[in-house]
Amino acid sequence: MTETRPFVEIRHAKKSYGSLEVLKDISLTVDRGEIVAIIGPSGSGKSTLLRAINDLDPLTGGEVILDGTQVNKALPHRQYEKHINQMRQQIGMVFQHFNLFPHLTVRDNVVMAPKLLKGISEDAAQKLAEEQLAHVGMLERIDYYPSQLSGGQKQRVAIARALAMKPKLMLFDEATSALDPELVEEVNQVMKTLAQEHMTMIIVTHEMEFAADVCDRVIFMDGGVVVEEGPPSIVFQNPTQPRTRDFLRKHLSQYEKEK
Ligand SMILES: Nc1ncnc2c1ncn2[C@@H]1O[C@H](COP(=O)(O)OP(=O)(O)OP(=O)(O)O)[C@@H](O)[C@H]1O
Repeated sequence: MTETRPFVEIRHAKKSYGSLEVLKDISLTVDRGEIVAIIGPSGSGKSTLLRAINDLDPLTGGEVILDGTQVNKALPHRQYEKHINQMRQQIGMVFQHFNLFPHLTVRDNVVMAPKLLKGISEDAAQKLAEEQLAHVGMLERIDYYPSQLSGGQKQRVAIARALAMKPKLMLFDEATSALDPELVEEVNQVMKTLAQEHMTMIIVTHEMEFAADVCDRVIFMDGGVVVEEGPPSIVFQNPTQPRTRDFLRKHLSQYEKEK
């Protein structure tokens, strides 16, 4: 059967903090297996939009739909908790600052969510953790604590932890921007592998080279709206919005220097 429905749909997303309108009626879709980069100047609302997808930052208006189910449903508290837990199990999220539990080993960081949230057996959870840590090249550090790892290694563990839940969708919020430059590539490499495996991914990034190289589509945000959207080649074109143009000049000239 041909699938016509978009895999991820954001319909008329609006978000305000008091009088500050951070998202101003954003609608966009992401297909299954598509890799979309969201880029744009600081404060344009990228993280807010990403965090709205799993309802971590609830919208003040609009809908987020994943694979036909509305994520941000208005439900009585207990029903909402059950619903959102189920939805979040399908949406892996990787943050800038890893958010690993410092008192748990790498193994326990990865094992915990599948065991607690999915109720899978200890043996199955251990096997899953080992598989996912192997996937990100971290199996040999399985019994280390986060404090014994580099930033890049911590981020790879955070990705393995998200993958252990077998998500349908992965969200990356500037996953490499807290890393020393020499550690960025090892994390980008893991994301490239996921892209080759057709994991659906929405990636907020300032890295133009990565966006152009790995993503199927880039979305420019500015001032809470989508200002440009298209294939990765658009990062090399001249956007009409002055702020987006400045942003690109800054980041592309950096890219040119590094080449
Ligand atoms: N909890 C909050 N309360 C009030 N204002 C907020 C809150 N979170 C975000 N904002 C504001 O919303 C706007 C958008 O923030 P957001 O983090 O989404 O931008 P961004 O595009 O991801 O920026 P950056 O690239 O710097 O991370 C900013 O002006 C920010 O100050």
